[in-house]
Formats: sequence, structure tokens, C-alpha cells
Amino acid sequence: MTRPVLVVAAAIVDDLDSPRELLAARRSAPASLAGRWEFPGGKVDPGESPEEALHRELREELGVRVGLGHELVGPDGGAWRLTDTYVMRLWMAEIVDGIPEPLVEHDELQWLPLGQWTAVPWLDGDVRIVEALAAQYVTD
Ligand SMILES: Nc1nc2c([nH]c(=O)n2[C@H]2C[C@H](O)[C@@H](COP(=O)(O)OP(=O)(O)OP(=O)(O)O)O2)c(=O)[nH]1
Repeated sequence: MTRPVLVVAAAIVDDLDSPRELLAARRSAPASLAGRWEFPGGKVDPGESPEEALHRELREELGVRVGLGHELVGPDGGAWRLTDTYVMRLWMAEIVDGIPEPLVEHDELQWLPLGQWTAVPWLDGDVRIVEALAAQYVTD
């Protein structure tokens, strides 16, 4: 069996200490994934640490600089299995510079209010992740 490819992504929230809104990104490509929502991020390049890759992807995809919070540790060796090919690690994050825009790979961004984090059609592999995330932050 070949090793899964590591994807790193961010659950970008308005405030790491008290999240009210989560940033979801709608994929524009490839056609099989277009129209579904995901956590911004991407694959780790050779020689990069996961955190370096995440900062690079967020700069390229959204034009923002972020501060990272805790990692949402998954059930698959600490990560989240997405498909036969991909496994993902996900960090909480907060924007420290820039206004996010859908620069590449996405055609829309949406700040989802707490209580509505599962309300858009996420990629199949992300559904259980966003449910686990939402369960951490209960609406008052
Ligand atoms: N970024 C991201 N990818 C996800 C998520 N959920 C999910 O199943 N994936 C899948 C979609 C892709 O098949 C794969 C990651 O690929 P990607 O297209 O984001 O990676 P990348 O930015 O490095 O892409 P590229 O340079 O190779 O075009 O993981 C998610 O929440 N975020």
C-alpha cells in the first residue's frame, strides 16, 4: 500500500479564543470537487514542514497571513483520512494580516456563523471533521 499524501489545512475563525465564525472556501476545480466547500490548504511540498506548507498555501490561496492555534487531532494516527489517497492535518487559525479573497482554486468564501458550520455542502471527507469542530464550540 502506498503512503497517503499529506494535506494541511486551516479552520480559520474570527477569534481563536472565542470563535463565532468559520471561513469555508468553495472549490472551483477539479470538476469532480467544484461547488463543494473545504478548509483552505493543500499538499505539503518536499522539504517543507506541515506548518510552513500551511502558511504558504494560505498566502497563495487567500492572500492572508495567519496565526495558528491548536491542531484538531484526528482519529487516523492523529490526522483525518480524506480518501484512499489523502490524509489531512487541520489547525485552528486566525487572520493577522490581509482580507481573504478566493485567489486560486476557490470561487467563493463564506464566514459561517456558529451553529451553521455544517450548513454548506462540504467535501465528503470533511463532513465528520466539521462536525467534530462544531461540537467543540457550543452556541450560547
Ligand atoms: N485543501 C483541502 N483539500 C481537501 C479538503 N478535503 C478534501 O477532501 N481535500 C482533498 C481535495 C484534494 O483532492 C486534496 C488536496 O488537494 P489540493 O488541491 O487542495 O492541494 P494543492 O493546493 O496542493 O493542489 P495542487 O497544487 O496540487 O493543485 O485533498 C480540505 O478541507 N482542504
